[in-house]
Amino acid sequence: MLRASGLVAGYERGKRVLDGVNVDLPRGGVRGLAGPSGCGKSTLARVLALLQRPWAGTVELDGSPIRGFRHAASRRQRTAVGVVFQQPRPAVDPRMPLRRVLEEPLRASGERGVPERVAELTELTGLDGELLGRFPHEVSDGQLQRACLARAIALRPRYLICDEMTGMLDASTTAALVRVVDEQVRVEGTGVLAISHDESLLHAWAGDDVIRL
Ligand SMILES: Nc1ncnc2c1ncn2[C@@H]1O[C@H](COP(=O)(O)OP(=O)(O)OP(=O)(O)O)[C@@H](O)[C@H]1O
Repeated sequence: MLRASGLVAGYERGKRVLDGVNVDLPRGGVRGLAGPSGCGKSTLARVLALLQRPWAGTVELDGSPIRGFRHAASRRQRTAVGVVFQQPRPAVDPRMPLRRVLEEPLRASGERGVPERVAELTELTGLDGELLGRFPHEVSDGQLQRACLARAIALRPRYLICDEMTGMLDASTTAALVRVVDEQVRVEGTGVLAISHDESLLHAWAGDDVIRL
């Protein structure tokens, strides 16, 4: 379980974006998180992905409290939670060809069989292998988002936060990426938090398991 309790977070002193938020994310399923624009969904995503330190409250990963966020989190804890954001372009280094985008987490964690895993991820996410040599500006948003999803699942995270992951994509790419994530739930037992302001998408994806912020 990835569990946040009593989260308080924000950016400017005295302005709370999250004010006492509680979220539980079990393994092996998709839970939806809905809420209007600006209510703090992305802020919550960043805290749960250990990328932002909350002002107060706790995050627990499989029963262990998180003590450090960002670089202060242990590699084991950081790699346990994957995240995909709405916009793929700011999420990648423009100087890296897609192959390196996929390789980076694998190399940083000292994984063996990197080329084989990259080939597997390419296949899994429906990313055309010929695109691996291209730079981000040479591919479409949908193709780049496939690469970002491949990178996010490269280390088989126990939890995956999809923050408006398909917000910029057409219906067929949306359906394809949702299928990839569902497959992770089935095969790896991943616990997924699907965040969107689009309640019908969440309902189609997570059924009645949708919480509201
Ligand atoms: N880096 C930042 N610095 C200052 N304020 C920020 C920053 N990021 C977000 N905010 C503010 O925090 C509030 C919540 O933003 P957040 O992006 O978490 O909401 P959201 O629910 O994800 O919105 P959306 O659905 O529009 O993406 C907003 O008022 C926003 O302006």
